[in-house]
Amino acid sequence: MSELFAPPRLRLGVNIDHVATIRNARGGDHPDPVRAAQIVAAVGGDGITAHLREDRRHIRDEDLARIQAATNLPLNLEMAATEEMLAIALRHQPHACCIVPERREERTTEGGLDAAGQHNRLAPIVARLSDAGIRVSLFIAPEARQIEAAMKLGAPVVELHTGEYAHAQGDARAVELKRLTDMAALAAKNGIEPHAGHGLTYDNVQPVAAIPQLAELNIGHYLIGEAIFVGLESAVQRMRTLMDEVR
Ligand SMILES: CC(=O)[C@@H](O)[C@H](O)COP(=O)(O)O
Ligand SMILES: NCC(=O)COP(=O)(O)O
Repeated sequence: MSELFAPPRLRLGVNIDHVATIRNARGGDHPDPVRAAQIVAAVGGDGITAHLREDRRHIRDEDLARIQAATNLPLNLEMAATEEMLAIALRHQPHACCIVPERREERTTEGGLDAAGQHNRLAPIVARLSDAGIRVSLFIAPEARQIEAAMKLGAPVVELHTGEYAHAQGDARAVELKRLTDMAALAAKNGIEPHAGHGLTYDNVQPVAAIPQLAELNIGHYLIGEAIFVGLESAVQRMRTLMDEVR
């Protein structure tokens, strides 16, 4: 890599959805995702990511304002491309919105947003969010056609779906890592800030974190799982250390 290229600081956004999953398991208010956000802020996390799903299986509408009020960290609201979610985003004015595909029956986000195939549906939503001063990100598979679609939509950010990479083994993982590497470079070359996320863990994060054009990783499920054993502060600190080791 040229000595003239200084990689951007790699931010860590912590997705606190699954604190709310545990909370909702008993229908009460503990553990509170707001407390998780405060711990993330106190330990040096760079942002909070929360996915307000149509079925509210974890994060709920009333969590959003509470999370925003609880820390000065930027909130990255993940949302489906629907009028309902657009209205909620415009009401709450998060720092960023990441538009993700969503199917009620899915266990977790399965694929990337088909920005290429849904241009006409996405364009007004991207425009309305952008006009409101909200940073728009598209959660896409690492594919050139999706990067090109993001450019056409005027999205300033893409978040590359790392799920295929995370689930791949052996040679297949190397193939997926190259896709992520190539697409991060393509996005950056075209003025789009590349992020990455989904399924990242202590064991698989470093090759992704080493991709020089990436500006942000969003990591949730694994960190909340680790937090059960070591505490959220330690889990976030460990992930931060692993990311810094390769930058
Ligand atoms: C978009 C993404 O990969 C994650 O934010 C994921 O959606 C977390 O939420 P779930 O675990 O409910 O899918
Ligand atoms: N967009 C990815 C995210 O926010 C967290 O995904 P995961 O780490 O919960 O799989």
